[in-house]
Amino acid sequence: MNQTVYPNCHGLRGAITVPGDKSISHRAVMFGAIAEGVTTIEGFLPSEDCLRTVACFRALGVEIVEDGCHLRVVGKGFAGLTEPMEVLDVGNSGTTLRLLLGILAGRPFHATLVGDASIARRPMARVTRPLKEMGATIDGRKDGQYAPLALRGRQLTAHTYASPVASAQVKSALLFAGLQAEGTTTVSEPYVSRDHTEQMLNAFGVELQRNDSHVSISGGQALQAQSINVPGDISSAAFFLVAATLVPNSEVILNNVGVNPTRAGVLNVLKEIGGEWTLKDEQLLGGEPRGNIHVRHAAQLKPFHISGEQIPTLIDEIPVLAVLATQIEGTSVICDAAELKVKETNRIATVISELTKLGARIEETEDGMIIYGGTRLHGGIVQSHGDHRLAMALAVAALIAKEEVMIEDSEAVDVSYPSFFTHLSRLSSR
Ligand SMILES: O=C(O)C1=C[C@@H](OP(=O)(O)O)[C@@H](O)[C@H](O)C1
Ligand SMILES: C=C(OP(=O)(O)O)C(=O)O
Repeated sequence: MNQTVYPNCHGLRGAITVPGDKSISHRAVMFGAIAEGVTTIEGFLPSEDCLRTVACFRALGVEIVEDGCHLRVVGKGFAGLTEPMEVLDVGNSGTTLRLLLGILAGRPFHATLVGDASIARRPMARVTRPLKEMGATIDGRKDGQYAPLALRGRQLTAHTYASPVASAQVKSALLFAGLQAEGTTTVSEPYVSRDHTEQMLNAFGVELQRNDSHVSISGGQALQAQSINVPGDISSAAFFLVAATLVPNSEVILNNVGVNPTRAGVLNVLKEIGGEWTLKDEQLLGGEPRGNIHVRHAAQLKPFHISGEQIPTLIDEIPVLAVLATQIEGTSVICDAAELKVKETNRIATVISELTKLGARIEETEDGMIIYGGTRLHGGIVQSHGDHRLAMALAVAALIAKEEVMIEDSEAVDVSYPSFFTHLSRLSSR
């Protein structure tokens, strides 16, 4: 499917509630499945990725009643999971695959995990290697580094693992495995990645120790079913935060957006460069802060330089931050972001190739990009490459371009934000 997005010259205006947080929605289903009792989930994100997680857990014998954004998961503990009769297909979802590996590593049965062409290119050794060291048997393409993967779980032994990458997916997989292991498992990472798993472990009654970028968990703890209220996804809100900041005369309210500090780096960047947003009606539920973000057009923006510990807090927002940088006078720099190369696409390469088609001036570096700003973008035909974040970033670029932009394979947005184009046209209508 192709979607044409027209330049917006009158401003984005109105209020929307962005859909539920993708990271928290996946975890809510997983935690519900391994807890004892009935977990209810409000604000679940019914997007392609999260529905893959639901389908995988149903294939593992878990009863899940789904009614749009409201879910009921009947958990019977880790022991309630049963050997799947079918292949577990995670589609496009890296979170589903990596976290499932951690859960299944300790189960005494066989499972085969597959995904789409993008998943088959994403590195899995970062999870499979430490899980094998804990006792699981995992094999797959290229010596077990890539999906499809075949796994046989075992009684695991605890591990102390220093992850070379700051990745919530690696950390979460090892915490799920650690919960099933004998002894205490510790995971550390170079910088703190999103901590939704740690927050949810606390909410489900599990004790863990956290110290800077180290997390330790003792095996054998049981989880008690909970009621989970999923906040809106800051990664989805980011497209409208940037769009409203850039398009003159914009004033937008984004209701109930999750603002967990390990995740909301985009808000800090916007504040530092002169963006105009405020957070109202802040609330803390299940360890996850959320609030209504009021954002409006900002005329004077300064270029930015993002690196190091900031990167994990805004990793999925970099495509839209690159669009933002094309409009700021001066040079913006993104570094220490080599992880972008192993997302749904190589997001350094695809962001540069597609924005260049609209006239942007961006230079690729080893671990990021240098964006020469102050460019008036022009119209054109661009490709999502099947990457949801890229499709939505390109739609934001179209709003500030001189002519219309046609986005090819725009249905990629269904992975995380199926109502994206509906929300865009609602905010764009006068
Ligand atoms: O744990 C999660 O829910 C996620 C972690 C991040 O990936 P990494 O763990 O690979 O950094 C992020 O890019 C992804 O969209 C979701
Ligand atoms: C990288 C992403 O997700 P995942 O790793 O779950 O595919 C994303 O949503 O941008």
